[in-house]
Amino acid sequence: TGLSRPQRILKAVQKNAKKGDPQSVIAAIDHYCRHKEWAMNVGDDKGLILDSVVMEVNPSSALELGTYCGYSTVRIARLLPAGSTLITVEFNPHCAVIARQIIAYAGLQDKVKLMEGPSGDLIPKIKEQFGITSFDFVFLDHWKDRYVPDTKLLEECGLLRKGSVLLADNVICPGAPEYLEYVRNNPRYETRYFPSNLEYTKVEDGLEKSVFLG
Ligand SMILES: Nc1ncnc2c1ncn2CCCCCNC(=O)c1cc(-c2ccc(F)cc2)cc(O)c1O
Ligand SMILES: [Mg+2]
Repeated sequence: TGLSRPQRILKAVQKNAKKGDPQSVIAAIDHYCRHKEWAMNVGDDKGLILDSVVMEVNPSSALELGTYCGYSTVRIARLLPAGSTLITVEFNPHCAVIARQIIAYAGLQDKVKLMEGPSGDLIPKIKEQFGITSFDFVFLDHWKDRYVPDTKLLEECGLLRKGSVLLADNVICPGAPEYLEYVRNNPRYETRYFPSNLEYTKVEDGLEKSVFLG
């Protein structure tokens, strides 16, 4: 039945991007997904907000929940200072295979560690496996009904510290109402909504940035 959508995205990168050039990988995916076929990357509009928050935090340790094809993984990793690590967690093995190739094509494999499996199982293993004490930055982009349980899990595992920044995709579309309720009514978070649009469309969506106060 031919190639999968992630495989078609990888092909577009291999055809149109320059090896070792993350910006050209980002541009190739955005062009393909805007003009050929939609895909659930954070995209170029919300991507600019993601970039600005990553640059503001300048994280030494970062976590991404929901890798998909690695588009936001490349966006984040390309901005990380030398010696920093981005851990990205992907549930779907086929997506993980494609994401590894796209991350490597961008030349960012030394900054990125991809873990395969459900976030709820893997988060408790991160400290021991990678010797990470806490995350400076977390990008939530996986199952929207996992945003709250995984945020609570990060708190319980001691993976958040005073000042850790959480940035959540899709809080409007498809929507993460319980998550918005959780961070907006929780004295332990300072939270702010960044309006934008659903990737490659005119549909309203946005990112919620929440600072953990410890
Ligand atoms: N480590 C882990 N643990 C648990 N689940 C895990 C996981 N790793 C992956 N997953 C499983 C996530 C599957 C993808 C999540 N993202 C989404 O579902 C998503 C959907 C849309 C969308 C919007 C409008 C539409 F009409 C249709 C779709 C847009 C987005 O930007 C999205 O991020
Ligand atoms: Mg998303």
